[in-house]
Amino acid sequence: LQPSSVAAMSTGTFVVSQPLNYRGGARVEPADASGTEKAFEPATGRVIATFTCSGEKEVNLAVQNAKAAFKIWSQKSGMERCRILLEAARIIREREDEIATVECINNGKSIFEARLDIDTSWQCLEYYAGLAASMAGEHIQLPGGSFGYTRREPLGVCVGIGAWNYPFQIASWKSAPALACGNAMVFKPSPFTPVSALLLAEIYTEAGVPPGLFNVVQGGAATGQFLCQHHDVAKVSFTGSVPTGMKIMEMSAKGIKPVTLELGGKSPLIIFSDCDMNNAVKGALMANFLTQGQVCCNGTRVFVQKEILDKFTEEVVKQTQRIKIGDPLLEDTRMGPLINRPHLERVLGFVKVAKEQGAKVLCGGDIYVPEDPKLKDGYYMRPCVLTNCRDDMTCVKEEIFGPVMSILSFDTEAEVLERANDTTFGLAAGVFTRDIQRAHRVVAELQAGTCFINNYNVSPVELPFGGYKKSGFGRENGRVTIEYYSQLKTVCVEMGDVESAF
Ligand SMILES: NC(=O)c1ccc[n+]([C@@H]2O[C@H](COP(=O)([O-])OP(=O)(O)OC[C@H]3O[C@@H](n4cnc5c(N)ncnc54)[C@H](O)[C@@H]3O)[C@@H](O)[C@H]2O)c1
Ligand SMILES: NCCCC=O
Repeated sequence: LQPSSVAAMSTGTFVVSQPLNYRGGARVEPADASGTEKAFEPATGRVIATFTCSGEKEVNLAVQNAKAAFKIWSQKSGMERCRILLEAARIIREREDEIATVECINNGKSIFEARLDIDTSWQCLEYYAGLAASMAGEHIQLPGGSFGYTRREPLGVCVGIGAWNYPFQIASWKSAPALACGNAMVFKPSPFTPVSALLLAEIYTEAGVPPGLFNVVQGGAATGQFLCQHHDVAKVSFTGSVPTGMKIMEMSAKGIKPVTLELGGKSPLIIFSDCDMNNAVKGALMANFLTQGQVCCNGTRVFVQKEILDKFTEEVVKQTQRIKIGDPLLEDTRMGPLINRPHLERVLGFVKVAKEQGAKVLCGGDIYVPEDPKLKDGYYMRPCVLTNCRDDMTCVKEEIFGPVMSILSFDTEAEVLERANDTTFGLAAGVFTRDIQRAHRVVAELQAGTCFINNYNVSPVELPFGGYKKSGFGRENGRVTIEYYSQLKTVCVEMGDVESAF
């Protein structure tokens, strides 16, 4: 990996030869192995890295390094931590194109979108740098001049485990609040996207964090388990699927470790007939097709009020068919390949089942082969719009995690609310209407951790993000996340004599 030359790279050329573990402030080969993995360039199907998964010994070393760095970092003042995080944010901003290029190559999302992800990454570091300096406890007056106070203290070594859809953003959204609170972190990216977390690790080091404060271990479930079960790990923050989230919670429960779970979803997007049609159509595309539809909070159940169903559907299909699919590194591409071949086949399988269950495919839902011969082995599909959908269909009930929008019609507000909430997930929801009272009334009833009014899938880092129900708990971003990476100590101070009961 040659950072300076990455920005000038084209699809089909990038390979990683440097180690993909990071420990003690440097890239290292893992001390032991728990198997090997290959990372791909989804645009071409090429292998870009073959790497060793970290075994128990390597995980121990990473945690030990983090523990040592924690001793130094946790003693720094908020202002000192703030300065270093601001410097890291500045470097990310300066190297945005290079980081976005790596993200685009390893994940497949368009370069246009990858840059937006990197923006929300440095913004997150800036945001928590600002909060680091103002973290404080309370002073509480007690009778007789006695008093108490609270201290907000870090937890220790935190583990971050990430999904493959937002590799750099997830690593940033977990590490920024963790570090701001004075913790150290060991981060494990998804084995599908092992590359960009290393850039973040190098940037933290360059910005001045103590060596070992942010470490990266590589691997899948086995490596993740070593991390979650480690007795020196104080907290686990996980982003991924519901089934894995359940396992993470079980493992953490055995060590009474607090967990943050950012899990999957099947979110509703409700379009009322009084909406601004242009915005609603744009909102539906934003809710379904970013990152090839591989977005946890996507509003894939699009409920449209009957009066505007035909007009809305026609416009959504027209605009979906115009999405430029192809080489994700080209500036005008808006949809790249899916993450890998098995996932592409899984998504196509959902479309097949939808048809068998009576849905009508209005566009897409099939493999796309770009004209450029170097892309012929990539994992492309055309974005799909389904209609004639019913609430009991598989495509409406399950998280597809691909570019497949299901359109459903509804009559009344009460009816749509009941149907929108009829899911075990609760990550996000959206509503488009010009009636502002209805908008607030509806979001108050929606069982979802993040609700959008007249927009969808925007991610300001000032706002907390996270789920209800099986979509998880805990939050990322916003002021509240400080509470998930710190603990409160109460100090009770006696100013008089002890009144003993004995
Ligand atoms: N709510 C959010 O913020 C959010 C964001 C992105 C993705 N997601 C969800 O993530 C899912 C897609 O990501 P994925 O396929 O990478 O999820 P996944 O659950 O398969 O894997 C996520 C991570 O967990 C690790 N892992 C797997 N088994 C483990 C185990 N037993 N112990 C410890 N770690 C283990 C994986 O290696 C990976 O790093 C979707 O469901 C999506 O909705 C949620
Ligand atoms: N852009 C934030 C949402 C990540 C979910 O997959």
